[in-house]
Amino acid sequence: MGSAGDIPCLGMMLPDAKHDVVEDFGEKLKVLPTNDQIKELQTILRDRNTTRHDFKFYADRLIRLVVEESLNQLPFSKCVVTTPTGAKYQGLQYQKGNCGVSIVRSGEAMEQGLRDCCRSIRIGKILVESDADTHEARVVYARFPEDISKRKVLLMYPIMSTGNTVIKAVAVLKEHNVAEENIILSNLFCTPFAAKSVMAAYPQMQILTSEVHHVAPNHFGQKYFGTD
Ligand SMILES: O=P(O)(O)OC[C@H]1O[C@H](OP(=O)(O)OP(=O)(O)O)[C@H](O)[C@@H]1O
Repeated sequence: MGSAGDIPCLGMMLPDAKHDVVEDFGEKLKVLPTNDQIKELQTILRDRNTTRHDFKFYADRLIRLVVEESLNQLPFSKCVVTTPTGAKYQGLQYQKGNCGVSIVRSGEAMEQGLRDCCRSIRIGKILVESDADTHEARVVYARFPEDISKRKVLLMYPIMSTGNTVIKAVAVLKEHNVAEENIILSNLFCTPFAAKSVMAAYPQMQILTSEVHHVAPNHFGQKYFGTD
């Protein structure tokens, strides 16, 4: 947990506080219910003074929370189990037929969080490169489970700034016959612009994020992996 030393960082964000108002984007965009613990994780990840060591640790904590809630968007079916005393318990079981897809590079940071919950889940990858000047995205690499069109897909990418990277990645999934409504986008930080763009492009896709805010922490990949 953080210390009182974090408080000045929050103060630095106050001039932008009027932008913190969360718009209602409808039922296709779910924001993780916020609490002090989640806000602290977001604060640490946005703080320029956070060390790389701490950044990875706290990012992994926030990733786990988002992944857990994303899994909650996948289908479950009713089941009955017998307890050690012989009693019957009406429960739920996770349905098979899902897979993860991470968008390289930052999306790979979310793979371990998914594996911690679903040990042997198949995970595909897409590499989308953005042009530094035009921000136009192009696909460099894509590998998926061969029956991906029959699966629900948990698409993982932590930052949506313009939304272009995610829009391009979803286009590739659709080219592989994945239905838009079978995609759950698992994200940490999303700008209102990206939310609108992605939802306009793919109105049937479910999006889960921890925060919608006009400032995108674009340092995420660089700081998490320690590379330029
Ligand atoms: O929504 P978009 O405008 O497409 O942007 C998504 C992210 O991609 C870029 O980072 P980078 O190129 O470093 O991505 P990476 O960390 O995945 O390599 C950008 O700085 C954002 O953090």
